[in-house]
Amino acid sequence: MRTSALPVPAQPRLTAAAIGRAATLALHDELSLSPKPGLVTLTDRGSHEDMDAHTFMRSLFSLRRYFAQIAEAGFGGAGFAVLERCGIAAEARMLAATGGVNTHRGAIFMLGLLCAAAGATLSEGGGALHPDRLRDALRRHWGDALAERSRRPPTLPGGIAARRHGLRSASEEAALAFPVLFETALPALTTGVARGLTLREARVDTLFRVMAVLDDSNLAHRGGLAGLHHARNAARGFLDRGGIARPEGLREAQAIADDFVARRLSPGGAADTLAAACWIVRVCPGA
Ligand SMILES: CC(C)(COP(=O)(O)OP(=O)(O)OC[C@H]1O[C@@H](n2cnc3c(N)ncnc32)[C@H](O[C@H]2O[C@H](COP(=O)(O)OP(=O)(O)OP(=O)(O)O)[C@@H](O)[C@H]2O)[C@@H]1O)[C@@H](O)C(=O)NCCC(=O)NCCS
Ligand SMILES: Nc1ncnc2[nH]cnc12
Repeated sequence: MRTSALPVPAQPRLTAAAIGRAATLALHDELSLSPKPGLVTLTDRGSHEDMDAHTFMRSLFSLRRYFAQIAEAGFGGAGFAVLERCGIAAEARMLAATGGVNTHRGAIFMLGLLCAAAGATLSEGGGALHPDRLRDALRRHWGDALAERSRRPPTLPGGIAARRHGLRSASEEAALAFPVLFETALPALTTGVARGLTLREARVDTLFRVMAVLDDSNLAHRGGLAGLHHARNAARGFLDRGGIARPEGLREAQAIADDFVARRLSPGGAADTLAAACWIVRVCPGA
């Protein structure tokens, strides 16, 4: 599917290509952030033996057209089946680029849906993108299909772990129009910057705020409920003590990262949710 400039009267700049570019940049915002407990950064493979920054960059490159394509599909009023085929094809390209390692499966799903919602919103006119309009578009266009999708028996490690432990999986989170993204991550990021944190500080605090509340199926897959609760408690304690913006903040965040590596914990779902919040800030002027 060729991406082209969308006829967007209200925001001439915002095209499917621009929406897609913002998604790629947001995934790099997440990858390049440090410290990030258990997660891969540009200099640290975290709790992962099978992937590092190069793996993620190869994965990012393999997705360079996907996000614009799915935004175009959303603009064209595509049904969920079309989006799903687009996502599954992207997953195959990701796995080919990473040698079979799952780097961005969750991001392909979550950011893919958000880019499709952005395309659908722009097709309806009405001026600049806004987080509320994105969430509304997700519900109106694909809410029923996502609810049905979330009831399918899980086949992936995360979804299986989520089902086993009674957690809200990624597809269940999507069926609810990403409550943790819109109600926790995005407000944390925007208020962090508004109160004078640097972008890095605001992103680190946002990651911890998401870790404190998200049913991250990667944590449950790797460490069971005990692992998920340990990660949540560590995040809550860090934030209760003032988060990153204090003299010992960076050192404490690094100590938590070392603890997660020792326990092989990796909050991949929180990483994707952070990336999605970075993407919303990039495409929604008034976010
Ligand atoms: C719809 C799918 C996401 C699968 O459905 P399911 O509900 O089973 O999803 P989960 O398994 O729960 O989560 C899938 C990935 O989503 C991220 N994630 C986890 N929890 C959440 C959450 N609560 N909210 C949002 N997102 C969440 C997470 O992805 C990231 O972590 C992965 C890397 O970590 P790692 O520990 O290495 O993972 P593994 O390799 O599995 O472990 P090891 O082998 O290393 O030990 C990486 O994927 C990150 O992105 C979850 O992994 C979806 O898969 C699907 O069906 N896709 C096809 C359709 C599609 O894409 N459509 C697009 C538009 S509709
Ligand atoms: N930086 C990262 N490290 C590990 N898993 C991830 N999933 C998404 N981003 C990730």
